[in-house]
Amino acid sequence: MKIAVVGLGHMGTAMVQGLKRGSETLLAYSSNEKKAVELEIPTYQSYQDLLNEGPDVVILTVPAKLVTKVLQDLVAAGLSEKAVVLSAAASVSNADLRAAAPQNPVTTFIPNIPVAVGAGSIALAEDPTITGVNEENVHRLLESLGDVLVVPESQLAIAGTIGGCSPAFIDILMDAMEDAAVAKGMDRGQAGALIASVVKGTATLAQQSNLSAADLKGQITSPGGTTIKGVLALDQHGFRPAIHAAISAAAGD
Ligand SMILES: NC(=O)C1=CN([C@@H]2O[C@H](COP(=O)(O)OP(=O)(O)OC[C@H]3O[C@@H](n4cnc5c(N)ncnc54)[C@H](O)[C@@H]3O)[C@@H](O)[C@H]2O)C=CC1
Ligand SMILES: O=C(O)[C@@H]1CCC=N1
Repeated sequence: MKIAVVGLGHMGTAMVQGLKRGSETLLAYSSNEKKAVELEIPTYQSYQDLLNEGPDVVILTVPAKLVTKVLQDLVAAGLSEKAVVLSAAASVSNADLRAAAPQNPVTTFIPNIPVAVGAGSIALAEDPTITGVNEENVHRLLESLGDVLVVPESQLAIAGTIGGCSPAFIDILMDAMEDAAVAKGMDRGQAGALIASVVKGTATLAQQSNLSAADLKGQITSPGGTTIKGVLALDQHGFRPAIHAAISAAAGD
């Protein structure tokens, strides 16, 4: 398949990096020559030139407020009716996409930055215009980038917040842990490597066990031990309400 990525910012770049790990043909639209050189894929500076290459799939990773305008412009520039359009924007509905490209199969999904290394978490609210071979291709494409969770569109905001935004929350946790380790005399590089290993190991265990997060926490908090003291300190400092507030705010409450 030929896949065109429109919008080579953080998310578009991560999508290209992830997709480059597979065998699809990649193209991009960008006015940023430097970015095109860095990513080593053919990059076009006009929609017509991009569309002349006949992409089978167009992935929109432009700012959310520009998605419908960019899609309308692509249609005006000759987007084939066969091309499947995927929008990564956090707040653009399937109805918005259908209105902008009424003849195309379209769907909204929310990826996250770890797609760059094939370890993404992708929420897909599949539009009914995606059927048959297109549906198979969309699933294969997204599954090559990580775990795909199909959700009703009514749950895309919360699934997209957990998947798309929370890597930043986890980065903040890791950064804070690193500072605390450095304050205790640890080398920052060593602390960072250890923390990344801990997060990866904790996540892998959660994925591979049948236990809830609460039960996994229970395995670590030895009676009268050190971990429970840390857990109570987290509670005293409002860690859980802070997480609840962050997710509610990012989900648009
Ligand atoms: N950054 C993330 O972790 C995630 C981002 N998204 C979605 O991805 C989209 C992009 O977000 P970011 O990459 O974070 O923003 P960004 O600001 O890093 O990238 C946006 C890119 O679009 C380009 N652009 C602007 N107007 C354009 C146009 N008319 N045609 C083509 N390209 C144009 C900009 O030059 C920029 O490179 C948003 O819709 C966002 O909701 C979704 C999930 C996660
Ligand atoms: O911050 C944002 O709006 C985007 C959507 C999910 C992650 N980043």
